[in-house]
Amino acid sequence: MLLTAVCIVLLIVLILEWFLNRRSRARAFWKIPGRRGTLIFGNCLDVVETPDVLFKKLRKWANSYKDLYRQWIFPYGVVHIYNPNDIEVIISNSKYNTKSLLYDFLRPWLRDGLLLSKGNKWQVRRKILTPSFHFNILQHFTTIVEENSSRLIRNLAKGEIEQTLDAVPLMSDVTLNSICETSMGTKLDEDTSGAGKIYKNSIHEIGKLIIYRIARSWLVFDTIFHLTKEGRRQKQVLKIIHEFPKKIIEERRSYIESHGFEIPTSDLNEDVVLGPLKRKMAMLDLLLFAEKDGLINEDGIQEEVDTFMFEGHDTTAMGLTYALLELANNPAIQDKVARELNDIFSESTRTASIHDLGQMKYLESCIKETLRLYPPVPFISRYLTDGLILSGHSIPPGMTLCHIHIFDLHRREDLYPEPLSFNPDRFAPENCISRHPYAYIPFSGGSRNCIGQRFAMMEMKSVLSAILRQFILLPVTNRSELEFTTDLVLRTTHPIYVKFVRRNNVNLQ
Ligand code: HEM
Repeated sequence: MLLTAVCIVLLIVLILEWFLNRRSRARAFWKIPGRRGTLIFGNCLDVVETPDVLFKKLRKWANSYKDLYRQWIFPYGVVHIYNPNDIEVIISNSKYNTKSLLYDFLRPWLRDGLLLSKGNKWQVRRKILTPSFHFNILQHFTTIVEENSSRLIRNLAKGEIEQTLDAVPLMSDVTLNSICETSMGTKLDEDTSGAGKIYKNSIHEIGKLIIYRIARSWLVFDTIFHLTKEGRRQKQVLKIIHEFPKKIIEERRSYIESHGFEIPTSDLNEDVVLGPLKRKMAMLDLLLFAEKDGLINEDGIQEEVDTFMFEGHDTTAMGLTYALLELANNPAIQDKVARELNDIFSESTRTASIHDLGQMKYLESCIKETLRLYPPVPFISRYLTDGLILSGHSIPPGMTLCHIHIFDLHRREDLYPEPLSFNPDRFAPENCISRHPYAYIPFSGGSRNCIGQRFAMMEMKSVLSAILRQFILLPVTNRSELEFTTDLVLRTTHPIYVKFVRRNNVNLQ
């Protein structure tokens, strides 16, 4: 009897404690600036919009609240941040490494690949994969990327002297080829490039389905989502998306088996990687060899390949597209890049070496400025487990997601005067010295930064320099016409067209 009474009292105390604690947390949460929401569901309906309207709304909210704002999207509190000090607090601290709930919507596709995994699994995988992005290995990959850039130029040269082209499919063809060949050791030929096209279209479609789901919080439950038209479509699209990388793995596996090479996996450093296989050693090979050591299994390999195929091509393709757009719209800047290339290559038609790419300082500034104005990954998100202070506001612990808006950070007037103007000189070394270290984060930062960033920069330099050595870019789509849309990468609602005009001195081999 006494025991029951004690238990009941204890239970009441616990409930009270939970309630008061929750109430005080809720109070702290509502003190953060933000829009009023409806009872219980909060701001859920604010985000039920088409992806283009949602994109505009997010920008409007970021402009209305100086440093941060909150939303209550049942059952989560969400803090939106775009101030470099707050961003530093989150991404420089491994305590806040956990990717938020939003990434769970990517899970049916990327499963527990590097982007989504956490803890020990993430650490082991990152360690296996890091050597394939070492500078020495990138040197070898440069040759492959340059071959792809040359192939693009040859294809462009088959067309008219002046051609207006849709930049996104053009650039994503190049980047998908490059990631397949460098990271997967597989060249897309006549047979496989059709499958590549279907794969790319499916990625666009799944991005839309994921955003549709994110904007409707009731679809967070798998059972409900799978009952919808979109849920059923997602299942079909996933089948297609998984098929293409699966084929690539099978091909590489049989290639390795038929060539019978072995490498010691106990010490996977870059010398080993470049040892027996030279430049043919790809990221996928590291995974296949790690499989033999029991560090990863077949499913693990597929999830990493899915992750790299997506992260490694779509992001870079969008970066390249916006760079073409800006160079076409800024003839003086384009001329300056052309002069820099002329200084490096003179009349020579040789492909660029890694050393040449290193000399393209002004082109590099143009790419950096492109990634500032158009960060291909416009936002990332974390789960805040502990309470903390952001921009002077107390963020209560638990149930809080933190959306980090790279797009809004990069367009802050206090960090970048005249933020909308395309000015590569912002990235001249002397102009970067006093910049906040977290004012520019196209590749995120901290331990969960982009593993492929050096590869991406190398590839963008290779493709753009190959184009600008042979073609003059003229504007067709004006940057003022761009209408962005919410997606997994920064896309626009309409195609981005650029005109390619052959230079007079062109001498294509
Ligand atoms: C311009 C091109 C690129 C941009 C802007 C970009 C941006 C980013 C960003 C912002 C993240 C952090 C994501 C997050 O915290 O949620 C990230 C992670 C990642 N990126 Fe990239 N990326 C690019 C190219 C690449 C390439 C070429 C590869 C592969 C070859 C790649 C592979 C990855 C992977 C695997 C991760 C997850 C890393 C981890 O969590 O350990 N990315 N990228």
